[in-house]
Amino acid sequence: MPPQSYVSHIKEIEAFGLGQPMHGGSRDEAVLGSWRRCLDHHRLDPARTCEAVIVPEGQLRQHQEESESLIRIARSGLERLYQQLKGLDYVLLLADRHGVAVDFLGREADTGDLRRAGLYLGAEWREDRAGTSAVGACLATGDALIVHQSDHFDFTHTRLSCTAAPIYDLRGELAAVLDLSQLRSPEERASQGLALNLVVAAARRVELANLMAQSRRDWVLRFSQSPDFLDVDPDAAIAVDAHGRINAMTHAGARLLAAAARLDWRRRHALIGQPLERFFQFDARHLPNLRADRPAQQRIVRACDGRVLFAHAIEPMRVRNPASRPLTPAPLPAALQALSAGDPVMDALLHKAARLAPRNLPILVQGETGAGKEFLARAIHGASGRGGAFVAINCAAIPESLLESELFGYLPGAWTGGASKGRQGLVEAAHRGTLFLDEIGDMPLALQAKLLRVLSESQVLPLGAREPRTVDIRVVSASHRPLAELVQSGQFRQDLLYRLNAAELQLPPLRQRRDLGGMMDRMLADLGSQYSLGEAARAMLLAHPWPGNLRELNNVLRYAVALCGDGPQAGAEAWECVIEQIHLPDSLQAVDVLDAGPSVLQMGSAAALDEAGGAGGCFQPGGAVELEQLLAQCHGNVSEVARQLGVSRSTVHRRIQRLQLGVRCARWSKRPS
Ligand SMILES: Nc1ncnc2c1ncn2[C@@H]1O[C@H](COP(=O)(O)OP(=O)(O)OP(=O)(O)O)[C@@H](O)[C@H]1O
Repeated sequence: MPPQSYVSHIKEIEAFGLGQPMHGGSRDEAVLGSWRRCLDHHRLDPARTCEAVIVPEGQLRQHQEESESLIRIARSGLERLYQQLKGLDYVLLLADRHGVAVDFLGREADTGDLRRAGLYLGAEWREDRAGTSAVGACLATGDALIVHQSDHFDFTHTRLSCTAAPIYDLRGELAAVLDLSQLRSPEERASQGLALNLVVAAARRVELANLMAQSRRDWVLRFSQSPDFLDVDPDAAIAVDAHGRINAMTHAGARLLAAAARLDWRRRHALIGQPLERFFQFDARHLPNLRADRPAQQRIVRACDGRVLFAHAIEPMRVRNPASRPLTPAPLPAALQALSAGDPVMDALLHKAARLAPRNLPILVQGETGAGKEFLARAIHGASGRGGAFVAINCAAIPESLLESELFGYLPGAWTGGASKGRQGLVEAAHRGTLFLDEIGDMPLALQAKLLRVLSESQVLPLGAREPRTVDIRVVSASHRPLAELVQSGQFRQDLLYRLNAAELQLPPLRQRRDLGGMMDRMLADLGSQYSLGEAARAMLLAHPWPGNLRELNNVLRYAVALCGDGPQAGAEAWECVIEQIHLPDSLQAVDVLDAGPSVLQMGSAAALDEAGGAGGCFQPGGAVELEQLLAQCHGNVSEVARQLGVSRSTVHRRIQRLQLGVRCARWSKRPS
């Protein structure tokens, strides 16, 4: 496409925005998609141009700290690629998931030009800030693309040619973007086709190197469509833990798994933690057969969608002597260790939290209500080594009119209704400690702007004060609502989100945790060592979906303990109390163990079956009619019904309650016997 003047560039974008037919050659769909987002979503004006933004030094350091291990791993791949392209005047940028360039390789002689053009360390290429660019659009879609010259939305950047590919982390989240750009490039867009292939291949190798470095204790399974490239340059890789479950994957690995199980690769939670057999007609016990000591042609696996691949299994490294000990992850600080009873997703999250804890990076914890966000924030504070206090504030619980004074404090007489001596705000109270902002998504927009200023400048201005006070705080925030969606709907400031989530920790809901049983035991032990769970009660708890997560579990256990026993009799030395189904709240009785599927039945819980109504079939789930008839026959005599069914009275009562037969039951019982 020939170079465009400022006017024709604006006209073309405006015409596109109005849905008019495009003239002068076709634009790539990915570019048009980005233009559409810039116009409709980010509300950018193509007529307003803006020089490239380079973030201040301190902010850049924060971004680099966050991506430290990725930069280290990507470096050698970047250098190799840069060498391959030497003489072609390409610049290589590694941008983090916020669109900030955290690593850069380019000709020193061009530094001035490159900095002005934004092809430099610290350049910020997010779509909402800089319009269509390769980095910004790649972050928005997760796909590789070329943004060539006038493909850029902002006319300022239309002399650049940029090509970018995404780098995903081991759990399938977009972690960074690798960008290959030229200040001066041929007019033809097709000239960048090679750059696209190179950058995609380099991103794939970075992901692979990352997986190899971080999965040393797992089996690593690498795949290729060709036996010749299998051992030297595989297409995809996954890591499999000792139980044969998927623990990590490269992006190509995620796509391979998703295709095999006919899932959307974006549903990464449906991939991690799943058994290998879900995706391949292959038993994890046979992984040793795929080691490199056999010819590549013989190492064949068949995916569940019928695809045949060559595979190379690399066995976990063993700690043979004390010198190789660093391979074992450092033990978790006690505060964090208490939060998991062996769930692999939780364990990975806690190891990440342990590494982040001592750094002064803002952390955003996301998760369903009651999933333990505040518990995690407290544990991070406990492991941070920060001497100040942990100060928590629930932004949703405090009226909007009071939130500002609560957070920032006020001087005497600053507002009517305030304490006469004034009051220190929570931000200051968290000086040298941790400020936990719970339900941050509910913070009013006006206050978001003020909080942003506090975080950017590390200074707080109490109401009525003239001089700001310097504070050293670590912010951990939490929300059960996805903040990215609140940004999209204009309820949350994007710049604040970027400030708050230098690192994001996503807590899994309890129903997805594999340590539910262990957590139940731990929480029960905290309530008293004398309590234990009977088999039927345990089966019922395991079958419950726990919409209220750990909070609900805690409440249920407290309730059960309260109902279970009144404590030791006088003179008794030790006593034990087994929690049975009868001690569980009625709301839980709605979970039918027979309905709960094989996971509970496999536990061999005969007692659970009996409690649910007997396995003999006379008291089937959903048997309202039969129960009603029997109750009518027995004139509402529950003991008689229970005797005839061979189950306990409480089971019948629960079933009456569940099937809402109570009113009719009362009527039958009035009949003369
Ligand atoms: N690791 C844990 N061990 C024991 N109990 C826990 C744990 N995590 C959470 N709980 C229980 O769940 C309750 C809720 O935890 P927390 O307040 O951390 O959840 P949350 O995700 O912040 O909830 P919300 O979204 O409602 O603010 C706690 O009061 C505690 O009873």
